Amino acid sequence: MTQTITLLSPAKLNLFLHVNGRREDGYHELQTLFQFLAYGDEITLRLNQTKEIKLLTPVKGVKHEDNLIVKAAKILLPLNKTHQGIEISIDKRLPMGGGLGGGSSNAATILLALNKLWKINLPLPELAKLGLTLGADVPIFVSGFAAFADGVGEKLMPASPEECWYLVSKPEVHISTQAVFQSDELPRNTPKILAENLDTKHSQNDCEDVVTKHYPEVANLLATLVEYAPSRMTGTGACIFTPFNSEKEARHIQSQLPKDIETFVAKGVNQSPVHQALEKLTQVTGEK
Ligand SMILES: C[C@](O)(CO)[C@H](O)COP(=O)(O)OP(=O)(O)OC[C@H]1O[C@@H](n2ccc(N)nc2=O)[C@H](O)[C@@H]1O
Ligand SMILES: Nc1ncnc2c1ncn2[C@@H]1O[C@H](COP(=O)(O)OP(=O)(O)OP(=O)(O)O)[C@@H](O)[C@H]1O
Repeated sequence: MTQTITLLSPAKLNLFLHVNGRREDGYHELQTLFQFLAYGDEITLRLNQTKEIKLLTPVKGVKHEDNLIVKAAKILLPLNKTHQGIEISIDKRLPMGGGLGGGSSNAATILLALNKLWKINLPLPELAKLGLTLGADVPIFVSGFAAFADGVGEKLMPASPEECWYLVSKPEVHISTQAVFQSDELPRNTPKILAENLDTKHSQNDCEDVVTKHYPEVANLLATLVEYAPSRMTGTGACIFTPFNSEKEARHIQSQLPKDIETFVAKGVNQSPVHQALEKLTQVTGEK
């Protein structure tokens, strides 16, 4: 098996996010449409002979033992069928607390890669179940296809939203997912829709009003962006995505925005780049 692999750990967008209710354990029943972006963090994994998990590049503000990369690797360590440990490094590009699911994506990328490198070969649904213990967004990244999600985000039905280009903009605020879900002002009564009645035009992000009310930075940026194209918040914020038919249009609007706003342009994709890369690796090495 190849000793070193580098994978793109992608961002996700919630093309809509409906909050349908609150469960007894405090978690919320959601319906959402997930799509990936061909943009994310770059994670490099290198097998070594130490039997240990080493993270060579700490993530700013995250303690080693709290890092979802380390937590994901620790879950699979007891199942390791080789005598090899792993060295991991990450080039972090996704803003944290942006609603782009960067931490969950990193966890899923590690689960998928080590499942292969350590010859564990768990089926994806089992890997997704392990991932759910790390975060509600991990299963979508493990499954690897765009999906309409129900439950807390773990019941996934494949979907094929249009793969347009997105301008993603990050207001200068960090929003806690937990704080948004705990807010008394969050509406929690959007009726459930059936997967066959998916309609992104008549949908919304139920977290948007409470976030824009408390964070003028998000409200102002959203107001600017809707002048160009329909724009919406992803997850519990703070990032806002604006769809375009072409990269050129997205880059043109990007160039019009004030320079102090963090932005990137990326294509929406319905298959995760991690799965594509790992499949290619299997084809090249012939190993499963
Ligand atoms: C908002 C979304 O990003 C939409 O995709 C996800 O639902 C959140 O996924 P996540 O960041 O992986 O969330 P977790 O780390 O599992 O949960 C963070 C906190 O958000 C709240 N939470 C999360 C998901 C959910 N369905 N209901 C909740 O109430 C819980 O208080 C939890 O303590
Ligand atoms: N490898 C990691 N990368 C990023 N965040 C991590 C990582 N490991 C742990 N975390 C913690 O997870 C928190 C959420 O990070 P993440 O980037 O997933 O946020 P998010 O994009 O807002 O997610 P969501 O879509 O769930 O709202 C961070 O504030 C950080 O404390």
